[in-house]
Amino acid sequence: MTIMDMTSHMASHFDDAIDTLKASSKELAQPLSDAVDLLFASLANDGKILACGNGGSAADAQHFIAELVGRFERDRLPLAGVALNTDTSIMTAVGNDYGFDAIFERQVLALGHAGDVLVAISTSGNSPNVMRSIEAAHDRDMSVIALTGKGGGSIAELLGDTDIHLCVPHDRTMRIQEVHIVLLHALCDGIDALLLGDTL
Ligand SMILES: O=C(CO)[C@@H](O)[C@H](O)[C@H](O)[C@H](O)COP(=O)(O)O
Ligand SMILES: [Zn+2]
Repeated sequence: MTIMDMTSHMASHFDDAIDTLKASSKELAQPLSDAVDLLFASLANDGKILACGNGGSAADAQHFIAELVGRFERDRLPLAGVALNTDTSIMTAVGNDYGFDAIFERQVLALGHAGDVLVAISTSGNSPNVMRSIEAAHDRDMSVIALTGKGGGSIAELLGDTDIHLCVPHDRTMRIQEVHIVLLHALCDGIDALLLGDTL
């Protein structure tokens, strides 16, 4: 590839990311608004938010929870949340004793109560440990907000009427992850708007 080819190749990433954000905005603004209401109702009723994912989505899950427990853009009370992909002792113990597919399920069963919300992140919708976390959340009478892409994969089949599916209309993991971080920041902003008012 020549330097000029590389430059236009790099530019195409911006174009594709912009197109994906625009398509996502059309499809996801309404379910995203519903997701803000679901999260706010849970937090306002002493519920908590659990979040999980693998790889880049693990980073997204802990980024999101850090903004709940810490803060987003404005000072406010700390909000209850736990990222299930951060405790290496739990993940290695459960992974070693029960298998990698159980690492999130076991924590949802340990921590989850009716009224809590699970934010489950998988770009393919097919990661077995994330799928099993959703089944565990349902066992605990929790609602699920699933962030996926690629049509939603097997996770789309697992979701019920009280769950919310935010499926990015793209097939490449990186593009889907880029929109996921916009979705998670928008959720933080929506929660803060309900708590503090919508003027910065
Ligand atoms: O960040 C990336 C790719 O951009 C990778 O680390 C990626 O998250 C990993 O391959 C994950 O295991 C993919 O899992 P999933 O999104 O399909 O559930
Ligand atoms: Zn990545």
